[in-house]
Amino acid sequence: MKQKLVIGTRGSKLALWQANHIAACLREHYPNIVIELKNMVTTGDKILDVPLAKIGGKGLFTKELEVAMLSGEIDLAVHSLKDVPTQLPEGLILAAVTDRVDPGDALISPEYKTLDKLPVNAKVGTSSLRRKAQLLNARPDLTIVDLRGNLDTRLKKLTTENLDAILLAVAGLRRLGWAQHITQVLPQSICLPAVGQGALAIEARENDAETLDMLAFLNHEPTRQATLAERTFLAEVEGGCQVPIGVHAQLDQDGQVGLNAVIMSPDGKEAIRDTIAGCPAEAAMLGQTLAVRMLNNGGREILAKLFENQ
Ligand SMILES: NCc1[nH]cc(CCC(=O)O)c1CC(=O)O
Repeated sequence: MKQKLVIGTRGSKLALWQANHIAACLREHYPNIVIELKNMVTTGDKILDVPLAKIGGKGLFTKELEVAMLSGEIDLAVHSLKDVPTQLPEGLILAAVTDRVDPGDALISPEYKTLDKLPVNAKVGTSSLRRKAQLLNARPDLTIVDLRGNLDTRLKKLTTENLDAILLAVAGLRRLGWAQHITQVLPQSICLPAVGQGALAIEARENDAETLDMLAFLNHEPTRQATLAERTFLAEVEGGCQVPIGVHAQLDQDGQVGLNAVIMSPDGKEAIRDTIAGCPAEAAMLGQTLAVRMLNNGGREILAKLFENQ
């Protein structure tokens, strides 16, 4: 067993909360361990004024941490699973996927509270293509305004930019103790979450058996299986850019994995929805099968148009 582990993390409030949370779990599990946190800056932290979909590229929030891991500067990295590309660099693996508290998206609208009460043409802030498309699908009259930056910046912009509402992940708000700002958790019939939303991913070196062994207790197997289904779905659909897709997999009482997904055009006018269920051992196959079916049922045309317009 190692006496010391170095955790790499981004410097945002949410990233630090997540890294400190994992550090606390490790200290509790291994009372004599020394944990060091190393703050690092990723490309996604540097470019704050451009919508992520426009920056393009994958691993905007993970790459610098992965380089540090491969060079041995850090032993593990803590990420929001939704920021982790489906293909990891050679030599790195997900040592653990934690249980997720809440995968959903929250509306914050101090004045109007819920989506159906927002006035016609209300201004809603989000820079996620996925949230934008699903909002417009439910409410074509809304005006969607770009909203980048860390969680605290985005909350401030609600007031400073005169927005009627903003959308953020429930998990992030809860972690930072800001759940009281939530005025509605959007139902999944309106807004399906991003792949992996709400779970933490612990990444480590594939050949570092000692560290992998020490991190194993952090893994929540049902969540790993559910998010594996989501990530295989994404890998099959993805064509090199951010795509407006929502997907959520969950284990039901019979132990089956159920997967709900949507592929939308960015304006929310076209939507392909589908669902699949099966046994957890086939999680990857379920995600892939569902993706192929949705691509064949009109998803491919939606994506082709998306790439044409880039
Ligand atoms: N895009 C940044 C990001 N990455 C993870 C979360 C939320 C926490 C999570 O999904 O685990 C957020 C903020 C948000 O989307 O509102």
